[in-house]
Amino acid sequence: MTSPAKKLTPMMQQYLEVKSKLPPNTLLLFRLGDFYEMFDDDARVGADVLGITLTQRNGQPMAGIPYHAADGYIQKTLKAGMKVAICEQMETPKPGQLVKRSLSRILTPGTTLEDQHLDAGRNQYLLACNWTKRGLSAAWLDLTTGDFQIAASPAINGLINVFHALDPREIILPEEALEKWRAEDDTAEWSEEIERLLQGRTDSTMMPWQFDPRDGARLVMETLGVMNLDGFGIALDHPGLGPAGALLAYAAENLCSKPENIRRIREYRSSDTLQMDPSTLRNLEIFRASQGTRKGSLIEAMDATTTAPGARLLEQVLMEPPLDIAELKRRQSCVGEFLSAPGLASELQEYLRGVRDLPRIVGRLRNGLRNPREPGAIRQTLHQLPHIKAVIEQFDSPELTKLAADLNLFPELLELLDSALNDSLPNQIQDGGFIADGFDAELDRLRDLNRNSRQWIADFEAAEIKRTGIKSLKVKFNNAFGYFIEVRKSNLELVPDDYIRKQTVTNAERFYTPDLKEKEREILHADEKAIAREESLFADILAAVLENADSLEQTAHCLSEIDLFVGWAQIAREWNYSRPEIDESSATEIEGGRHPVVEQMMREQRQKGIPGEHDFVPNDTFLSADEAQISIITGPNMAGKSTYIRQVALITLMAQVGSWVPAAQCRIGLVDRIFSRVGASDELSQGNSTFMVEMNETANILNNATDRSLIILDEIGRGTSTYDGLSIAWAVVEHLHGHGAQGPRTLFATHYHELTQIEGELVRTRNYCVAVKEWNDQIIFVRQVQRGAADRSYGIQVARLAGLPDTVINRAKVILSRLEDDDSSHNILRKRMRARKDGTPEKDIPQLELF
Ligand SMILES: Nc1ncnc2c1ncn2[C@@H]1O[C@H](COP(=O)(O)OP(=O)(O)OP(=O)(O)O)[C@@H](O)[C@H]1O
Repeated sequence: MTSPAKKLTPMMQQYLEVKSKLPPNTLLLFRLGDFYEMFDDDARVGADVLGITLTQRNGQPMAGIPYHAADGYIQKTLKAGMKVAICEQMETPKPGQLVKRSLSRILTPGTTLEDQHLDAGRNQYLLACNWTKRGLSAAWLDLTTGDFQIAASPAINGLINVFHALDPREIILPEEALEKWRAEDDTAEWSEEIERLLQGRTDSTMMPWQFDPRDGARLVMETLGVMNLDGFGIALDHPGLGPAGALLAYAAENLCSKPENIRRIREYRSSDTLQMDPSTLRNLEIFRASQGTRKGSLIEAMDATTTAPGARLLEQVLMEPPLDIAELKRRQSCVGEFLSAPGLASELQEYLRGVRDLPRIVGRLRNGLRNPREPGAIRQTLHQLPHIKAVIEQFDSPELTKLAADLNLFPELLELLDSALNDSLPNQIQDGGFIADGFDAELDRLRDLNRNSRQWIADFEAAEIKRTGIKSLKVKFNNAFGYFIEVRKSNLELVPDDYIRKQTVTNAERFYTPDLKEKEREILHADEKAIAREESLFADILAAVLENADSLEQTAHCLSEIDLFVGWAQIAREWNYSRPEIDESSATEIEGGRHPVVEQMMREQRQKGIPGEHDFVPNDTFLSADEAQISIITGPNMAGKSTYIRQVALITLMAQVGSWVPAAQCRIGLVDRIFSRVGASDELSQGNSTFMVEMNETANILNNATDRSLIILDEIGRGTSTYDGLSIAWAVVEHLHGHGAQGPRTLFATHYHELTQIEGELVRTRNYCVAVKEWNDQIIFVRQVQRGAADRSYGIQVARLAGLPDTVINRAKVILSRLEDDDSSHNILRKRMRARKDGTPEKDIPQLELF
């Protein structure tokens, strides 16, 4: 802090006043001439986060960044989860006077709009949530595109899934709420969930009264410019309007004005969407692979989009898979059309390459962020539209006919932009020169004046050289002194009497004449006027763009859909996908199914010449809630069990977002939730043991699965002793099977071969195993899933493949055979299995009372 003993300069007083109004964890960038400066603690933190030099002036810590390079530094700060406030100079500095400054924006990870700070292919959600007597209420907003939703649920699990899928950049909570929730029994679980969600994200607080639903409703209506919310199907007492109000107030605070690009609000209903909990999203590597990268994730394998809005739409559809068969069929059919006409599809992709990020550009323009390149990007996009529309119109399907009809062409706007804008455009309005010659007579006149004047200066210089005989005489310009005649000291005796002395420099004297002074006034005036004229023309152009903003957004959405579906068609063609049949049945029937990500990785490895298996072996799946409800899948280590059960979940998800799927044939009865419990999780750092995490996830599944759900379980019970683990696994299968006529479709991969005994006991269980071939005490993986149970793990053989020393392998074999001779109940189960397989009469099979 600044020492109180020192008297503050007026500028520092100004600085501290601005700083005092800022939320915590916000770096204030204070404009001082060509630099943004930080002081005191901000300077220390800024120097540390940004890697810049910390200096001192009169004992006060300072750190500065050049204003023209600020973007990169701001991006770095936001990435570090901090906020940046920008205080600009509001007037040209005058010597001896304090410059007027004011806060122009607060940039936070969830509210920044600038292209340079955004991840082009990712949505950028700001989430606000609260817990009240009515349960959980929430609102989320992507301020860059205006996508705005509210939701409410009496229970946490109704919404926590979508919060994780949204992957919000920033979360807003009522002040001190977290401490309160933590302390109370009713809300302790909610506080744990929210703390988990907050990890690695920026959090912000607003006053609790700002979450009031009635005030929120008022603010939402005011922002949307409507009298009520009936048109959006939202009741005025919807609890989500509370967080929605807080969110809008927060956005307005950061933009330093009301957000202008929010035109719609939607209600999110978990019952309309396929639900996946956070561990399922993680385990199935939907948005990120286990290493945290996009590479290796499902979203990457499904992304062949050409535009950033198309990539963001893909993310959105994976976040919210609709339980709406008609919508899914619409998407599938668009993909099918593009697939059947590869020539037209690749033509479309070619045109889409010229399409820019319309939703974000319109969002920025609506919020008053102006830059001549933005209408330039709109112009570029509009040029593609007639071509895109013409291609889409060549298809007859009702779905594509509708898309073509929704695609507007904006001929007048395009004509305006074409005639008004130059080809190359500056990044800032103040740079000028972006309006084309011939567009505006007044601007042309001012520019001519300017050009003529410059010619006048050149002529003047030539005439003065001739008149004075000073060959080195120069007419020059600088910002401080304007135009002047410079004469070297050696030629001073040749200077005529009418030259008026202006300044002395090391080797020369500078002069002016009344004529030159007059011309200077004319030139500067014309320059200033030309820039002002350009600015006013630019405002007219933007007004014309904004008049079309709603329609531009609708067209942008059509373009994103086309991009997404053409991309899916490209993937379907390249990887030989089929169109899944989707219905209300409770069956999952997959013929020749493949794992979309593993299949692509294998080909990549082959292309890179990496040795190993390169062909993915397809497998079938048949599940149904009322018949073949539970598949118990056994097989040696490394055989392909995990891959198989994951592929079923991924194919189901792909079908339920409207994509085609990696299978020869497929029929999916709509699934309401996908649950997965797969492998060890990364929550150890949160103080949970592997086994605890496994049991938490299993409990969640057993408590929330419905007869419409799909569950994949991998090695339940592995994290504890064999008997405990087997008993738990067994009881879990029994629970999922239940006593009714149906239950959730379940794939259960396990090393507990004893579990295959359940097939005889519970009618809706089926045994499958992943086949291997044995040869000379070696195993060969064939990757085929077939009916029946495996009776050996081949763990020792796999361990040999992994390079364990022979001494260990041989010793392990001896121990194994001794254990197998033992007569524990565990081994009785195994012996029963062997005996059955060998055809031993039932009466001679050892008995074990388990049921
Ligand atoms: N159908 C398939 N075709 C080709 N390769 C496959 C197939 N299924 C799995 N693989 C490959 O086999 C390897 C092992 O698969 P996976 O991890 O699914 O085995 P697992 O049976 O679950 O093993 P463990 O029991 O040891 O966990 C993976 O590297 C995968 O790439």
